[in-house]
Amino acid sequence: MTDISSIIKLTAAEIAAKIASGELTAVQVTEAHLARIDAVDEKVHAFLHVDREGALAQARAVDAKKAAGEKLGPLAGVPLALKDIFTTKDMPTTVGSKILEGWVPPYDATLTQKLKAADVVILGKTNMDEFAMGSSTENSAYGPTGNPWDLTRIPGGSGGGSSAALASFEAPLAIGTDTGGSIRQPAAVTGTVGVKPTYGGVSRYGMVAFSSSLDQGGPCARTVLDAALLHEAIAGHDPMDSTSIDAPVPPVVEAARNGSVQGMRVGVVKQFSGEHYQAGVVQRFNESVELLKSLGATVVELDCPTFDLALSAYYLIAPSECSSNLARFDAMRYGLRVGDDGTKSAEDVTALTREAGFGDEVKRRIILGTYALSSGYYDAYYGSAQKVRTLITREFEQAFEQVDVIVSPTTPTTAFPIGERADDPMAMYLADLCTIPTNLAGNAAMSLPCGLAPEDGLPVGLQIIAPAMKDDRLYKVGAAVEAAFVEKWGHPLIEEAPSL
Ligand SMILES: NC(=O)C[C@H](N)C(=O)O
Repeated sequence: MTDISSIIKLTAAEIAAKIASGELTAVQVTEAHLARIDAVDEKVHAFLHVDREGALAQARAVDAKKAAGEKLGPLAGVPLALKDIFTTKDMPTTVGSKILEGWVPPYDATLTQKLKAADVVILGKTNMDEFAMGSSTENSAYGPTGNPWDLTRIPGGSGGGSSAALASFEAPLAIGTDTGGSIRQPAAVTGTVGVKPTYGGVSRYGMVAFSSSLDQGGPCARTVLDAALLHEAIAGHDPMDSTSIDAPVPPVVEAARNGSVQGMRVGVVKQFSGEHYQAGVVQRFNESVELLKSLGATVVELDCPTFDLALSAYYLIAPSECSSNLARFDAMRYGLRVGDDGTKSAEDVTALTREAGFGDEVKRRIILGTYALSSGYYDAYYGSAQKVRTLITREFEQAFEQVDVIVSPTTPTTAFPIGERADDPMAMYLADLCTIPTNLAGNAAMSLPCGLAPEDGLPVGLQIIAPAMKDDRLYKVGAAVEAAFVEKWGHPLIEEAPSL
């Protein structure tokens, strides 16, 4: 099997096994994916930067290890698409923003270092909403990404480049970050798998900060097992990140290999339904709940009234933290510098640079956050939002006394057309209605495909939520659901994706 079309369809686990057995070389696998990128990425625009030479060098190193008889790791030689929010010392890191155009960081993020140590082949950096603010990837300063299922539609956001790279078979693995849903919502609308690990489970060192108490990097893949393998490779305590959890990584790979919901209590939250939900999404979700019952789970109805306030709380907390974090882009240290002609003050240069370098959504959030934190408003806005956050966390704790996991649709609708919500921030924010509560509480959550919506034939995501540091439950349930769907459909959902 050396033809491109067969190689790009392999899962990460299959690729690693074939490289380890000598059936394929890492260079063959890398070349096949680079050829696929050459063939389709002009249309998809998943990548902002492709590191052809770096990827091939890494692949050659894996092949040399194999030739020398060294033991290869579980993802050695597997190509990966890295969200352009993680620092890479040998590639630019733009975060989808003009303000960092051309910036090559002086260091690798911990996650980047871990990928390299695992001999993963980093193909390049993927497109994203500027500073991870958005749900469609339209807020990228470098133009939108298309959804491989229908290029006129959004691939989700902010990590739309990563999800599109998976769905277009440009990479079998990708990395995302999830502040309010940026891993899970793109996974849902592209028919792929995305996991937001427990907050603190994957290091944030070298991950450009948006909202530090919410941001969490995590794995994206086309199968539950592949996501678990990647999860294990990137997770773990990091002394460079003060919020990193100093505890063993939950046994995610073992769970993914032993999928089961037998005897499990699964919660369905009343608040994850209502007027904003598309009929076909609700239908596929209800079928998934029936499937869980047929596989041996008990379904428990839950009432979590403060979840209705999650979106409002998020849009105070995240912009507040963003207004503080993005203050570092002052034209003095790195990145863009506008108007420095020797006649202007440092303040003017900073103002001109931020005016030119940030897009509308980023400016909107900086203004919102600065207002919410300002004297006289702090208690009314930021303070109240933090109280709501505590209540949501408590409601989750109470819910997890009754159930092992919670399920919901990942996002209320399927992929919407590019441009449809671009001028309506509130409509855009609704895409994260079901994902945000988890970020506020710091729990772990997964999105995996549960079918196509009958009205438009586009993928629907099932969200599974587990308590903090019980990430393995996501994989146990996810693997069982995935196996049942494959049996029902006769193949993984991604095979329904129209070829580009
Ligand atoms: N960053 C995220 O998780 C995305 C979320 N839609 C936001 O715009 O904040």
